[in-house]
Amino acid sequence: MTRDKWIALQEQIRATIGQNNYKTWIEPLLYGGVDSEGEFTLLAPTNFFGSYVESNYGDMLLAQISLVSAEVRRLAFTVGRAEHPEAPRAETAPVAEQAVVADTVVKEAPAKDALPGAPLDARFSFDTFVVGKPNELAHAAAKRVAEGGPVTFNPLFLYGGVGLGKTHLMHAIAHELKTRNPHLTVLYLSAEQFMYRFVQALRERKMMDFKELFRSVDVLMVDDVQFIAGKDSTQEEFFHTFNALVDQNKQIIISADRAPDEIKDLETRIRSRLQSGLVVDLHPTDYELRLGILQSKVEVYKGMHANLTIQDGVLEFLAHRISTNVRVLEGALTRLFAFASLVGKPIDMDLVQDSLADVLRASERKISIEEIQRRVAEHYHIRLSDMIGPKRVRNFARPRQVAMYLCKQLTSRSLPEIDRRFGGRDHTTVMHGVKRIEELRMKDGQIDEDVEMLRRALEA
Ligand SMILES: Nc1ncnc2c1ncn2[C@@H]1O[C@H](COP(=O)(O)OP(=O)(O)OP(=O)(O)O)[C@@H](O)[C@H]1O
Repeated sequence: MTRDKWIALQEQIRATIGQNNYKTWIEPLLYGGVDSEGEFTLLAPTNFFGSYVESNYGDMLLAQISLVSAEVRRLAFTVGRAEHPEAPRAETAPVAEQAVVADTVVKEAPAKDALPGAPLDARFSFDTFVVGKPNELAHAAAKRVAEGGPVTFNPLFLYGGVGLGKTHLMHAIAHELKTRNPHLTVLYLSAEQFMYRFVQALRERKMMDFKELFRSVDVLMVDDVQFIAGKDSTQEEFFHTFNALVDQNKQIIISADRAPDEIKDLETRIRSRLQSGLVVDLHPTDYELRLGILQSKVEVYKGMHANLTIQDGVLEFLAHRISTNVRVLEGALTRLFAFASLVGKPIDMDLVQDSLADVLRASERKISIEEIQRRVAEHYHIRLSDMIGPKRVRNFARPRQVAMYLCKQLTSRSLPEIDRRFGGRDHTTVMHGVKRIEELRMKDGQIDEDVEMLRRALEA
């Protein structure tokens, strides 16, 4: 892994994890060289920073790096900015947040900029957002807010799993609002950045500036708000900022990876504020949406690599196989185009297998029988032991059959093996259970819906 290769890889990493994460966590890393054992060292501004990147992006980084440099077997993160003095600890921030205070000081330049927002990604517009069934409501709500009329729902709370387009929609709203009214002050930042700014203001005793700044915006957008859960003083400050803006009828847009009532360690008063506007979720993508997204991205790539061709069936295969999140899907496409242009070949299934082996392997997630049993038991509010155990109570029979059916559908285990894992009464029990659910799915809408929901949850 040479320094040049590391630099060249950055674009791919950015495409994989998104501009925001890239700017915050990857860009500050410095190249530290590879030793004879294949350990590639990256220099991080602080220990906290290094271990954060390692645990959140370590696997992804190693996968990407080993693709371009086969000799790299391991990553190491060490602190690499010795010229920075040891940062003083904050006096007023609570203990739990102090580590971040100290670390942030080293990472960030003093805040001189007037609006401490994160940069907006120009590619994240409504034009480039592909609408499908799973995201049509969120898209409609975002569009409405972007029109900038009288504030009808405040806040708009968008939530959904990783990489499903929350940030994209927020940036799209910001672009559109700014286009319609260039004088509008739109502040977009992640909840993590909000906390950094807050503890920095505390440390530098600039709380008044901080408050003034956040209260003077026309539109505030806070991404990944689940980050402030459990961080008491940040929550407190967020609460006050929130109220002050709502009182002034200023629009707030929030995103999170789950619904407000599912965010643990969030104060009740904040939870209820977050629920007080419109809460909409981005559902996991379906095949059609994934295919639509791939097709629209291909159009963009074709503009850059006019001579590259894609064999029929490749996009369908990717849309079918990579169902985790859109970011992974995009990363796969970026890599395919990069490989194809390097080797000067068309994008066909051979190239897909060669260049995406790791992505395809990772998406082949194995679902275990235990996992299915646990989920189904939770869904029907029965104890796991009752589902597996010997009781032949009627209440447990249906959940047990549903679980057996899902084991048959989602794992490659044989019927006798599934039977054993359900207490091994009789090897025809599973067969009977599976058949029963198949029949019920045809005529009982509730069972059909339950099974489908469970299947989706397990495959997510
Ligand atoms: N419907 C869509 N149409 C086009 N691109 C999409 C769509 N949904 C997601 N993407 C793309 O997928 C990538 C990930 O999306 P985004 O960063 O908005 O996800 P997120 O929900 O904010 O994820 P995270 O929870 O990681 O913050 C982005 O490059 C985005 O452009």
